[in-house]
Amino acid sequence: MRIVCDENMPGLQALAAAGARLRCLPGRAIRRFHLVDADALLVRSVTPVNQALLTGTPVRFVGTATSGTDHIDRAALRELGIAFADAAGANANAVAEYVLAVLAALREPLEHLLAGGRVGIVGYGNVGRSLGARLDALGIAWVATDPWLAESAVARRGTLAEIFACDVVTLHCSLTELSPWPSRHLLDRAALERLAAGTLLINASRGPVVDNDALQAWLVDGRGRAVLDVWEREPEVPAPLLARVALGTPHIAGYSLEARLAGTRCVVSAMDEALGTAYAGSLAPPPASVLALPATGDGPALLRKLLLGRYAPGDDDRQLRAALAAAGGARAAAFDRLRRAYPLRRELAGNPVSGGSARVRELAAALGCEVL
Ligand SMILES: NC(=O)C1=CN([C@@H]2O[C@H](COP(=O)(O)OP(=O)(O)OC[C@H]3O[C@@H](n4cnc5c(N)ncnc54)[C@H](O)[C@@H]3O)[C@@H](O)[C@H]2O)C=CC1
Ligand SMILES: O=C(O)C(=O)[C@H](O)COP(=O)(O)O
Repeated sequence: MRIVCDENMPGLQALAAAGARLRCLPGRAIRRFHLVDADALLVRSVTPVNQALLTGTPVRFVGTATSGTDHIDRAALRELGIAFADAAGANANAVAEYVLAVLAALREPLEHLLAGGRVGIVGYGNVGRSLGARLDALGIAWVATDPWLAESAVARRGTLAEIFACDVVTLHCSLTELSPWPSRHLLDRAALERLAAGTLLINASRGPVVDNDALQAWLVDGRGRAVLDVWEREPEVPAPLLARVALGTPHIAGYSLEARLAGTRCVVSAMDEALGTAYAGSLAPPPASVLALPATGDGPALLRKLLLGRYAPGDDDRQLRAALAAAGGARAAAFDRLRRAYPLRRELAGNPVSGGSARVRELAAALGCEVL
């Protein structure tokens, strides 16, 4: 089995050990000539997959270890008779924990939400649902919109006006051009003007869901704050926008080790099914260290410590600012480098915690931790 894959996909060494012939390449560099003798192509979000890439190649399976599929021309794959799988859901908890960690890192939004504020969730797919469940566990109010889903499928469904009145608006929709609810530039100048004064806007979906030029003007006017994990012209990050955001990260909201391995596992399992191979078995994450819970403190301070216990987005923000400042004219390459060399990050959910006060143990259990 000959597999061409994005080099930024952990866990594939196990396939090589099981006999697969792997050719690992930078995702943005994968071209048709790399595929002339490939049976399968495994990508992440930075490889546009279309007719031009695949026509005339022997590729029989394409998998993207991501939830978003806006880089994949599904119609072209159908036309070419190539089996396809994505990894929707594999990184949903990682993104939900990223949002909670952002709220904790900025401190004031978390305190405000715990005191009766409300979160507006745009997009009620895997991430939106996962985030809603975590907010419920913490007793934080929220409302969601997803016009593509049946009314009964969206818990706490709200109008866009209700979402825009929330203290925190967080974007988790797929990027689509389709009418009647395209999400490209869903947050354009007019929509940004409808947000309540002082809103914290978080985008961990796709950069073009927000008109970045309009956002820049909104921030300069002091209308609210923004946290961006994704950027409209990624991997380019405009310096003036980065200077204005409260936190900026290099598209890593879903980059926990658990999520990245789960993404690989999803597509490798689908490949096994499509091509009759048997590679998926060996892709479990190693055990995580035990997180020691804080023994003192109460209320928001205690929750903050817990939410930042495994992941502090401020570190990614500092690294991004430093790397881009030092990169001169090579900012896009620096952005990609940060993503490729992303440090090991573990999730709270499913991993062990010990010690701490009764209250923090209760909160940890509510967030899905294994409380020892
Ligand atoms: N920053 C990161 O690291 C990550 C980013 N993502 C992005 O976040 C998106 C959401 O992830 P999942 O929940 O796993 O995907 P999903 O496919 O499960 O859910 C996406 C939801 O967005 C909804 N949607 C589409 N257009 C909309 C609109 N105009 N208004 C409101 N909702 C709309 C869809 O109906 C769908 O239910 C992905 O498509 C991907 O682009 C996903 C994972 C990691
Ligand atoms: O799953 C998605 O959708 C994402 O945005 C990915 O987590 C982003 O990671 P890469 O595929 O760009 O490595």
